[in-house]
Amino acid sequence: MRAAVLTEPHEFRLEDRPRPDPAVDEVLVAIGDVGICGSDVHYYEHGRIGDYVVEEPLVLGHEAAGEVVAVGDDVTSLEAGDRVALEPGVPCRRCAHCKRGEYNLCPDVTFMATPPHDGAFAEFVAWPADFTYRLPDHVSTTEGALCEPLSVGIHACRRGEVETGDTVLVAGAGPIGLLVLAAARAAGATDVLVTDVVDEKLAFADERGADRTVNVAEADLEPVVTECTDGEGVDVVIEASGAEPSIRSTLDVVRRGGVVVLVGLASEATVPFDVLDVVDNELDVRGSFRYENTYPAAIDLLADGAVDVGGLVDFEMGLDDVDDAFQRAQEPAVVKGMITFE
Ligand SMILES: NC(=O)c1ccc[n+]([C@@H]2O[C@H](COP(=O)([O-])OP(=O)(O)OC[C@H]3O[C@@H](n4cnc5c(N)ncnc54)[C@H](O)[C@@H]3O)[C@@H](O)[C@H]2O)c1
Ligand SMILES: C[C@@H](O)[C@H](N)C(=O)O
Repeated sequence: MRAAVLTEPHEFRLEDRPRPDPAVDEVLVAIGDVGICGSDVHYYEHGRIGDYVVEEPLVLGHEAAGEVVAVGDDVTSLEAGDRVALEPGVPCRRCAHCKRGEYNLCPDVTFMATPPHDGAFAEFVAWPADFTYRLPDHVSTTEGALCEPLSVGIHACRRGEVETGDTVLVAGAGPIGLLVLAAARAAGATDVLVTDVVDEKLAFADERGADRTVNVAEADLEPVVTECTDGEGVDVVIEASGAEPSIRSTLDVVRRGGVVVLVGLASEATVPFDVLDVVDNELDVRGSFRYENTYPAAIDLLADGAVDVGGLVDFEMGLDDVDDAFQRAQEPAVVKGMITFE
């Protein structure tokens, strides 16, 4: 089978590799669509993300869906021909975090396309059946692949305890911010404000149901929030840009007693935070890391039409054009690129 392997920064090699055999509890999936995530681009550009360093050739891609072509002897939940989405992180199932159900915090997780674990820019992947989810007939494998970033959005909203009637500010209108917007709407948020520094991204957020968009490179956010919330501040801020000024501004726009959820990864490890603001206003500042138990919800939201990911994908390219696809994925106005397999 063919696989696109990152051998060093900016260098993909198309390799012919043996097709994997599914273990007894695994399914073999012929990959149909794989999204290009910002983290894939980061590995491509820099060969590392923090402590995760690409030391051996690595297959990227973790937003994957396709069709089951074979099942291991013990698998009863899926069969050949099922179209499926693959949850890319498989935890150890034994540690205290796994036992508590917070398996996204498992220190021994095998996460696709995170060194040293290969990802899904390959024709076939063998994957545990219980982290592989059947797609209803009317949900495409493109949508199945987008269950991954949608899961990040769902988890962030769960962390923020977004409720019916809430006013939510989503900072950053990249794929994650846009899918936080969708998940917040599905959770019942009635007013969603979205910020970015790129007008095209904000126009897209507008089309996708944002009540108000603010280009924070051109306008002050605080007066807009004051106007929209009668001076109270928003109930929940979900920071999905990772930009330091945006992270800092979260405390200025959340209401007293509100929640700030940090999803974006700041390039600087430390960002000054006003502790008095947090204490005096009794703010909950929470991290949100990947997701747990979100794939069934993501698939249901897509199947019911409660979340529409149509239009999120700017381009689709084949494995042969993986280099071009990674160049294009870095254009500021591009939201999502997809590698597709015939
Ligand atoms: N916590 C997690 O589990 C998790 C999972 C996936 C991604 N992430 C992180 O979430 C962030 C968003 O991911 P993405 O793929 O959408 O990234 P992206 O780079 O595509 O989108 C970020 C958006 O933020 C905008 N932006 C830049 N400066 C801004 C500012 N000051 N205010 C508001 N918006 C600003 C950019 O124009 C862009 O549209 C990244 O930091 C990524 O690393 C975290
Ligand atoms: C969660 C996933 O989308 C993210 N890019 C990660 O590798 O953690």
